[in-house]
Amino acid sequence: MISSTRCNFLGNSGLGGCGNVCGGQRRGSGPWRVSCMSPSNDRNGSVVMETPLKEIKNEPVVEDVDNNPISGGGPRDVYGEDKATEDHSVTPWSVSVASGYTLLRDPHFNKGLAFTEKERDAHYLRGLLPPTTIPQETQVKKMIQHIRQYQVPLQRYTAMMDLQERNERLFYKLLIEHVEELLPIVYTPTVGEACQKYGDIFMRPQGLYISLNEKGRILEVLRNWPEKNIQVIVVTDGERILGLGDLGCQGMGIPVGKLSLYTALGGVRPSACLPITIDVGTNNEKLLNDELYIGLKRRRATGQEYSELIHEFMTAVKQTYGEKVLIQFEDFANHNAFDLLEKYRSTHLVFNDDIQGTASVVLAGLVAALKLVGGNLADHRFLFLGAGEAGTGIAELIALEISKQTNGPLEEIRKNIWLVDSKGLIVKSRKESLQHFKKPWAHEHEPVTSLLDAVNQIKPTVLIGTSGQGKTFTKEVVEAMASLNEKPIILALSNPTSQSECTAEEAYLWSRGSAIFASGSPFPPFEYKGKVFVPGQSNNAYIFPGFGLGLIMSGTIRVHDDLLLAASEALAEQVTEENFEKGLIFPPFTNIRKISAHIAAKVAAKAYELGLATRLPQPKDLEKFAESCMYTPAYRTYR
Ligand SMILES: NC(=O)C1=CN([C@@H]2O[C@H](COP(=O)(O)OP(=O)(O)OC[C@H]3O[C@@H](n4cnc5c(N)ncnc54)[C@H](OP(=O)(O)O)[C@@H]3O)[C@@H](O)[C@H]2O)C=CC1
Ligand SMILES: CC(=O)C(=O)O
Ligand SMILES: [Mg+2]
Repeated sequence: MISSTRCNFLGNSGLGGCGNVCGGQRRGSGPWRVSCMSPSNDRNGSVVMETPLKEIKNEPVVEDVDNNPISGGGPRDVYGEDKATEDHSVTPWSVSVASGYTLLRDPHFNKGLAFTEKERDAHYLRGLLPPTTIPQETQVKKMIQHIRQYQVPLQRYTAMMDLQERNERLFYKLLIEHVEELLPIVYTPTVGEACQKYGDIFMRPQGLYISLNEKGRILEVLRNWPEKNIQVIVVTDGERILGLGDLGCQGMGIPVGKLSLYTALGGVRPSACLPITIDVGTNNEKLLNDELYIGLKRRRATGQEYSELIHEFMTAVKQTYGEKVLIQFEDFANHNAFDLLEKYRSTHLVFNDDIQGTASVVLAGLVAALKLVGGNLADHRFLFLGAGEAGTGIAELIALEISKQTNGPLEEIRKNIWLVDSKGLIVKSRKESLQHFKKPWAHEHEPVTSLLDAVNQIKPTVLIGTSGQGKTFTKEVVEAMASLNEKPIILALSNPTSQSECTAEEAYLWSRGSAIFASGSPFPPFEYKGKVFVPGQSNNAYIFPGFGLGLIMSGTIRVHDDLLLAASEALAEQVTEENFEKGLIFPPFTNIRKISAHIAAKVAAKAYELGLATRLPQPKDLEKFAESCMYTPAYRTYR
């Protein structure tokens, strides 16, 4: 029998909720969900309302381990997927107990054949599953074999997405336990291809789409998202998806993928993550002419039309989820990315992964590389191919770090950092006006048009590719780097693999094994003259999950450059002697959750020091605290 109750609510404070059910104190015995499903939708479930309503605390991290320090302990929480709801006066939120068929179809609670005999009885599952019961560990073994049977990466990707939509905890357990193998599937490079074909491969939508059609109604759209206690949003407008250009609405694969990493690598619980694509049109002719294109078929909005939509979005997010929700900008084109960051960094908790996350990871790699090449950062000369978000973001953080180390003026330090864009070396005498983010890098030098000439004239010790253009570190360029340096540092950061400035094989071969190499997308080890070279992956995936966790768990309200430096230092510290011996300047991803906890702790500590953290009192051992906050995908027992 199904019954439904419309909740009253306690005011639009952002803290309202369904008492025991939504807070960390949930009691009961079923897979509780706060939902707005109509009773008729809930075929096999009963819908219950817990009274009296009481205001719950909108804790910075509501994670799902028992006795979690943030949720303040309390009775054993059956599912741990706490839901803080808001404004119940608008939506008829009710609390339901999923069971039977509904339970099997709910990816958050489904356990497939791992449902025990008891659970099958208690939750009306008997007969809906074959009789055998298998533990989650066996399911993981079975699933990895299933994934491996596909030879084509995109097929593996769709199999993973399919799993995520069927059984979320199994998806995360699989991803965490096989992170090195599966990262290239759910993330770069395969996610790039998935975005290119997004419309074709998806049967069910993921994430939230906000288009120009929703102008004036974004608050309403946000309320349609089923989860209420959101802690991280990754948002794109799809204009610069990896190095693949404007993919419009199909960029959704990126926020979805990044947030999977927030959970798998950083331990932020999945229900706290919200992927969003803002569709303002696309200038991609191929997509505009594709009758199956899933986005708005119009050219991109610009100027006021664009900024008004974004502003409405930013305002609505704060209104819906409060001041402490982290908004990560991802893969916006640089003509918007820098301005958005500048505009909202003082009013919102915003972070641009391409500018700031990339800078933090690369700085970590460079600091680690000093152990192999010697000297201080200030002793090195840097040359970038690509002067956009990633290039200038990294350049600026390097300069900032050197300035902190040497007490030197930024303007002087910048003179050792050179950037090449599509027109050549950025120099003062260039006639065309420079975009504002390039201006600090326009040094006195005669014009140079080719990268090879730039290498020969600037004589860098470090060459960094952030151009989005594959094959641009040619044999001559790598050879020139090797002739100038005993151990040239060469980072080919552009994604996906097709856009990498060179491959690992090319870097090692052309430098005769002298290069210290890392790339944005992964490359396999390469054997040269009997020695195996293991290329590192220099990707912001090392930083953003732990960085975000650090912000969330400390209730930090603004991102400060010093937090990026703290994250960088924390990552560099994790590179071991054993890694260095293999020529690695990044630790392997196998330990990433420990690394993320370390990064989170360092970021939080810095946030407390700067007075940006609002969670008080400050936990004594931040690293332990970070670990204790992390989502673990083991199944819960349903009583
Ligand atoms: N490994 C990682 O973690 C990350 C990797 N990336 C990758 O970096 C790449 C660039 O991203 P992003 O900086 O955001 O992009 P932007 O569009 O902001 O910048 C690209 C830059 O490359 C320059 N460029 C383009 N073509 C050439 C060329 N043939 N020769 C020299 N310069 C060229 C552009 O020049 P101009 O200004 O003249 O147009 C521009 O300065 C992408 O492939 C992205 O996937 C990004 C973030 C993180
Ligand atoms: C890694 C990443 O953020 C990018 O390539 O855009
Ligand atoms: Mg990106």
